[in-house]
Amino acid sequence: MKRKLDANDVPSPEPAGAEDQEPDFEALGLDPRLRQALIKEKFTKPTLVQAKAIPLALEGKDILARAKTGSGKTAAYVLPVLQSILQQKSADPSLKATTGLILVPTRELAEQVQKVVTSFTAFCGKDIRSINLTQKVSDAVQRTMLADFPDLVISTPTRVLANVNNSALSLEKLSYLVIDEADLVLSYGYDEDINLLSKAIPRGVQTFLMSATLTSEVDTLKSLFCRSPVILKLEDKEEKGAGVSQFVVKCAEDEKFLLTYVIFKLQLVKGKVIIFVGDVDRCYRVKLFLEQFGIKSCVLNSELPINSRLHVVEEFNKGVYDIIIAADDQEVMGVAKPTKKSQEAIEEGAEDKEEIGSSEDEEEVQEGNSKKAKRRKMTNKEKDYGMSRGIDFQNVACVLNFDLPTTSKSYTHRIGRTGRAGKAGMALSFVVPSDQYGKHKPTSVPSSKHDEAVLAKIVKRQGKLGHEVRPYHFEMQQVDAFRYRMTDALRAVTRLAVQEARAREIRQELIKSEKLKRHFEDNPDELRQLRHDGELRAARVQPHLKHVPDYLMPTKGREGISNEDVGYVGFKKTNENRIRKARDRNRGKGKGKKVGGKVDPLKTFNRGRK
Ligand SMILES: Nc1ncnc2c1ncn2[C@@H]1O[C@H](COP(=O)(O)OP(=O)(O)OP(=O)(O)O)[C@@H](O)[C@H]1O
Repeated sequence: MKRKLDANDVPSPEPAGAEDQEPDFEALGLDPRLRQALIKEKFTKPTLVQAKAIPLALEGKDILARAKTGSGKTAAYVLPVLQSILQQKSADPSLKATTGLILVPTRELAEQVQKVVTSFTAFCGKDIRSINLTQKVSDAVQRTMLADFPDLVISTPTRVLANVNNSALSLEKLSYLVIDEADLVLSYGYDEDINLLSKAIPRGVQTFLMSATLTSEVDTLKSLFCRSPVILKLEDKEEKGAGVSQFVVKCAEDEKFLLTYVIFKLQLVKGKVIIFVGDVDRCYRVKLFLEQFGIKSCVLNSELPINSRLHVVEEFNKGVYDIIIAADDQEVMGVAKPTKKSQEAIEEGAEDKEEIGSSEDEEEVQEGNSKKAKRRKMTNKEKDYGMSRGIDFQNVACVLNFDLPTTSKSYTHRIGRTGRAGKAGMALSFVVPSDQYGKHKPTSVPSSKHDEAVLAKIVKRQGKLGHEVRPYHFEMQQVDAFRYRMTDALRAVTRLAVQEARAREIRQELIKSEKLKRHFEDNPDELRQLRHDGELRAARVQPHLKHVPDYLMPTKGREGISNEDVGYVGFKKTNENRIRKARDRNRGKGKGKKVGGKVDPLKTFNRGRK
């Protein structure tokens, strides 16, 4: 059975909101150089937020836009800013000043926005020069680059302020200010920097605040920077994209592993998958578990050096890996205490305070201190969170919430990693019922205790957005046939193996790290030591687990993929599954059912007990 690795497997309908009555890029009156870049990027029609925001922005209006994750907000502000800079340049070719500033909460996002700017300015020659201030270059180099008056600066608030304070950057001629992921900027603890920046930014600057959620933080930014902005609240319902089908599976902790194994080994999910887990150890536990079956994945978490994280996302987007395992809320939940080694790595890797993490601190379901948790601002340590916020993981067919997040807001952002730009996507979440919590080995992450309460909030929030979160029932009889293999594999993934894998990964990433290159050249013994450690196997490998014997396979053929089944592939039951046949004889067969009136995406797996 061949795994379908091609990201293009996920069909690409028109981008979200690309309706006939909406203008195309031509009608928006964009500069031909920008249009040429759009053609190169295969952007044929603007998404809804682009179609609404670009004309208003070109009229000079301040904009506060709320649009769902993956709806194309970046181009919605980058294009009008570039267009205006080009116009300014053609009116005054001698103009040398930084006129555009884009603020983002993390280095990852700064890098991502810089890439978008670079691609859109591919045909602008030297007419638009941009700089990403979060790049790791020496202060002297950065100063030199700024001395050349780049037209557009992309940065976190802290880096801009530092450069304004040391007079390397002048904001006097600023005309456009963008704050992307506006809801995050303040919750990342940039309050002071933002306040100081608001004094350095001249009055009358055209401002764009972009966010997937409108919060009190966005309101604060609005009053600081905007002059009666046009508020674009683009509800998900308005988006014409295929959207994300959302399913929830109630299961015990050990069944999470069992179902994950079944899903991947039998390729029930087709295309790229992000598995979200509750803490860093879980990343490695799940990775090692999948490795037992020869299933390759990569890991993304806050303790990896920033360059490694960017590299992992890049490789995932290029299709080098099909599965990424991401931990995004470990620090807020207070469950992952970094080891001494990993802490050292964090300190080595975390070059400046703003590079990582965020808090989805509202609606946290915590025992006893829910109110406190609600209003909690993050400490620097807690910023190791929200790894996935705003990151453009491309062509993700499925988000698997192996561990449910602690807030419905975090859930919204996680599932926003799939179904982007109008494509279809699927979110499958494991929920541990409270009576199952702590009953099965390995132990769940502590937050699972509150899964049901969080789920209730998720269902409510998604309901408000017009989305249904549907229950999904695997046929446990069928799945049970795989249980002993799961147990066998889990036995090899000991706590020690997990810790070793975690430490080993950091060691390897540190070796790769550009920053340490010179250090190792001067200290070759240290490098030898690290390399030697790196040869340790993280978990006992059991080659027999890599293959699923025929008698365990519930199918010989595959059913065709209907439009509704995009992102996942069902499989037929056959009479050749000896184990199931025997069980069926004893227990009697269930009848085929439909989920929520729709065809069951995982086909036969819902035919079991409820
Ligand atoms: N008009 C378009 N046509 C085709 N693809 C598009 C279009 N606009 C954006 N995209 C693609 O859609 C994806 C999501 O865009 P983008 O990252 O800007 O979304 P976003 O709304 O900022 O998401 P988030 O809130 O998660 O940051 C990107 O891969 C982008 O290249």
